[in-house]
Amino acid sequence: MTMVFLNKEIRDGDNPDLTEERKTATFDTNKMAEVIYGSEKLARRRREISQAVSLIPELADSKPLPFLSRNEKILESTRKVTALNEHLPRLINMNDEDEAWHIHSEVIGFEGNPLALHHSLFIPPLVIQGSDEQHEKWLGRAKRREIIGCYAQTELGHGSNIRKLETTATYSLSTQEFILHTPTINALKWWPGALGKSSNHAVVVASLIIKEQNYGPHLFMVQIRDEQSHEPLPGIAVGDIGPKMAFNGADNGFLGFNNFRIPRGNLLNRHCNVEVDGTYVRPPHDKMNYAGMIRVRSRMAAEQGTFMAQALTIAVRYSAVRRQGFLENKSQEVKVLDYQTQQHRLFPAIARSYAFIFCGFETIQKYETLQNEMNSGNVSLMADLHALTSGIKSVVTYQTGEGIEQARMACGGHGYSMASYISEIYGCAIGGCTYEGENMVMLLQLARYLVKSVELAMRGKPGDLGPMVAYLAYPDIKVDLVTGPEAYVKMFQHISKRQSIKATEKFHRKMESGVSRDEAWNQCAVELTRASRLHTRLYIIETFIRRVDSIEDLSIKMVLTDLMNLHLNYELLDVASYALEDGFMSSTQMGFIKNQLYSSLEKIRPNAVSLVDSFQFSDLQLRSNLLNFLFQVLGRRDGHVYQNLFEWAKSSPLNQTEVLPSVTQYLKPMMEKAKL
Ligand SMILES: CCCCCCCC/C=C\CCCCCC(=O)SCCNC(=O)CCNC(=O)[C@H](O)C(C)(C)COP(=O)(O)OP(=O)(O)OC[C@H]1O[C@@H](n2cnc3c(N)ncnc32)[C@H](O)[C@@H]1OP(=O)(O)O
Ligand SMILES: Cc1cc2nc3c(=O)[nH]c(=O)nc-3n(C[C@H](O)[C@H](O)[C@H](O)COP(=O)(O)OP(=O)(O)OC[C@H]3O[C@@H](n4cnc5c(N)ncnc54)[C@H](O)[C@@H]3O)c2cc1C
Repeated sequence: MTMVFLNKEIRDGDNPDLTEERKTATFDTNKMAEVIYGSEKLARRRREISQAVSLIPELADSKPLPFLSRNEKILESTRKVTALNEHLPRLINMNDEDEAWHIHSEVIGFEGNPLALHHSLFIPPLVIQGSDEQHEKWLGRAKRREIIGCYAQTELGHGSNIRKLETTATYSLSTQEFILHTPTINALKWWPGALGKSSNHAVVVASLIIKEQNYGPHLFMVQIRDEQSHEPLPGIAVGDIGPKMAFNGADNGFLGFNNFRIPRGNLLNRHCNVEVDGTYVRPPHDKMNYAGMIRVRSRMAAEQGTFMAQALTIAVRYSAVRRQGFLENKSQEVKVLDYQTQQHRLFPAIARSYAFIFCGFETIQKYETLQNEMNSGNVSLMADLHALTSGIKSVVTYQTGEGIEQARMACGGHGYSMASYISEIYGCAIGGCTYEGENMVMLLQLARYLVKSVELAMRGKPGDLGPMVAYLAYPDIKVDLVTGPEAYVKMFQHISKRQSIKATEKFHRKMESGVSRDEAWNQCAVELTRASRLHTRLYIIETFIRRVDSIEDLSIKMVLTDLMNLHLNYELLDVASYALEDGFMSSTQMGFIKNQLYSSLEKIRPNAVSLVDSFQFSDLQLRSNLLNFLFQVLGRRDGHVYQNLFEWAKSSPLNQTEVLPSVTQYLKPMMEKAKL
C-alpha cells in the first residue's frame, strides 16, 4: 500500500529508517520538484515520463552495465537508444530538449550512447551556423535520423587552442570545392563522441584557406561514411580511440582526411561565406564560429547540478539506512547521517546542486536571448555570455567532481563498489572539467573580461561596466553579516573585487617592469584564475538568492532558506582568508559564519532525505532497481540495500562458476609446484 503524506509516498515495505525520514520532513516533495524543474507541469511531466518508461520492458537494461565488455556496452546502449526512438513521439514532446534529456538519462544512464552527440552537438551547430538552404538539405534528414552525425573539432595535437587546428579546408577556385586535409598525425581529429564507429556525417572544424591565406577555424558539413555500406568514404580514415574513464557505451573517435573534396556549399554559411571567386564574407562577430560552444557551456550548470544530485540521492538515502556506532543511546547504533561530519560532507553539496540547477536555468535563458539576438544580427551579448559561461562551466564541473567524490566516500566501502553507481556518475561528470574547454583555459577567458572591466573602473568609467561586473566599482563599506543574505553578497563582492584588482595590478606591474604582455599574463595566471572563480561563485550565490526570493510557498521557502544559508556560510568560510587578509572580515565574524554553518546542518538534517527525494530520480535513473532485475543498489528508493547488494554480488559473472580458469591454469599449478 502507498500512503501519500505531503506527497512523500510512504510505501509499505520500505526500509523503516527511510520512512521515518520521509515522515519528519516539513515540506511537500512534489512542490519542491516544481521549484527545481521550473513549474508544476515540468515536474509532473518528468514523473509521467519516468512512469511510462518503467512500463516498457525493452527500455530496461538487459544486463547489469558494469558487468559488460566495451563492445557489449555499445551494443546495449545502441539497442536501448534505437528502441527508445521508436517510443519517443508517444512519450515526450519532441520539441522539448529537457524532456529528451530526461528520458535519455532514464534509459541510457551515464554510459553514453552513439546518438547522444547527434542531438546535442551535431544538430545544434547546423541550426546555428547553417543557412536556410543548408537546413533544407540536412536538418530534416538529421532530425529524422536518416543520417547520424557528430562534432569533430579537437585534434590529437590541439584542443584548447582552436586557432592552431591543423586540419585544413583549402578552397579550390577551379572546382569550387573545399579540399579537406590532415597534414600530420597531430592533425587527426581525436575525441569526438560517436565519431569512431557510428556517425556517417560530421560537422568538421577546419582552418579555412583561400589563396594561401588562413581565415581560421570554420565549420563544414562532411559525409564520412557511405550511407549504404557504412564503410568510410575513400580519402577518410576513421576509428574508435579506445576505452575511457567513462562514456564507454559511446565511441569517441579519430578522423583523418587525405585531400578529401566537399562542395563549396558545405561550408556552414549562415554568418560567413566563400563566394565562387574565393571572396571571403566575414561574420558579424570574429568568434561567430565559436557560438555553438557558448550554447553547450550554458547548459552545463544545470546538467552538472543534476549529476551531483544523483550521487547525493544515493549517498543521503544510504546514510539514512546505514547504522554504525553510537551517540547518546547505547542500545541502538545511529544512522550515519546523524554524524556532523557526514552532514558536513553531504549537505553543502546538496546546496550546491540546487544552486547549480537554479543558476543553470538562468544561463540557459540568457543563451536563448543571445540566440534570438544573433538571429536578428545583434552579436553584442556574445562577449558577456562567453565570459560568464566560461567561468560557470569551470566552477560547477570542479565543484561537482568534489561533491560526487564526497558522496562516494560518505558511502564507505560500498561507495567504492560499482553497485553504488557513483563511480560511473563521477567519470561522466568530471569529463566536464575537460570537454567544452579545459577549465583553466576557460577561467583565463573570464579573467580577460575581468581585467578589462577593472581597467575601465580604474580609468574612472564605472558607467561602462556591465551589470555583471558593476560591483568592481563599488566602494568598500563594512558589513554586518547578521543582517542577512545581502550582507553576504556584499562581503563576497568585496573579496571578488579585491582579487580582480590585485591580479590586474600585478599584471600591470609585470608589464611595466618590461615583461611582455603574454609572459606577464602567464606569471599572473594563478591569481587571475582565482579572481575568475570568486567572480563566478559570487554570481552563483546571487542566482540562488534570487530564486529563493521568488518563491511563494512558505514551507518550501523556509527549507530553501535553510539550504541557501548553508550555502552562503559554506562558500564564505571557504574564501574567508581573502577577507581576513585585509581586515574586511573580523575573527568574530569568522566565528559567526562557522556557528551559522553548524546550525544550518542541524536545521537541514530532518529534511535531508526529502531534499534529495525532491529531485525525483527514479530507481531506473539511479541504476538502483530495474523491473525484476537487480543492478546497482545503493540509492534504492525503498532503502533495502543489504539483500540487494548480496543479489548483485551473486549476479557477478565470476560467480557463475565455482572454479575459475585463473585457478586451474595458474594458481593450482603454482600451489602444486610449491608442494614439491
Ligand atoms: C544523465 C545523462 C547522462 C549523459 C551525460 C552526457 C553529458 C554530455 C557528455 C558529453 C558531451 C561532451 C561534449 C564535448 C564536446 C567538446 O568538447 S567540443 C570541443 C570543445 N572545445 C573547446 O571548448 C575548445 C576551447 N577553446 C576555445 O574555445 C578557444 O580556443 C578559446 C576561447 C580558449 C581561445 O580562442 P581564440 O580564438 O584563441 O581567442 P583569444 O585570442 O583567446 O580571445 C580573443 C577574443 O575572443 C573572445 N572570445 C573567445 N571565444 C569567444 C566566444 N565563444 N564568444 C565571444 N567571444 C569570444 C575572447 O573573449 C577575446 O576577447 P577580448 O580580446 O575582448 O578579450
Ligand atoms: C569525454 C570527452 C568528450 C569529448 N567530446 C568531444 C567532441 O565531441 N568533439 C570534440 O571536438 N572534442 C571533444 N572532446 C575534446 C575536448 O574538447 C578537449 O579535450 C578539450 O577542449 C581540452 O583540450 P585538450 O585536450 O587539447 O587539452 P590541453 O589544452 O592539451 O590541456 C592540457 C593541460 O594544458 C593546460 N593548458 C592548455 N592551454 C593552456 C593555456 N592557454 N593556458 C594555461 N593552461 C593551458 C590545460 O589547463 C591542461 O592542464 C572531448 C573530450 C572529452 C574528455
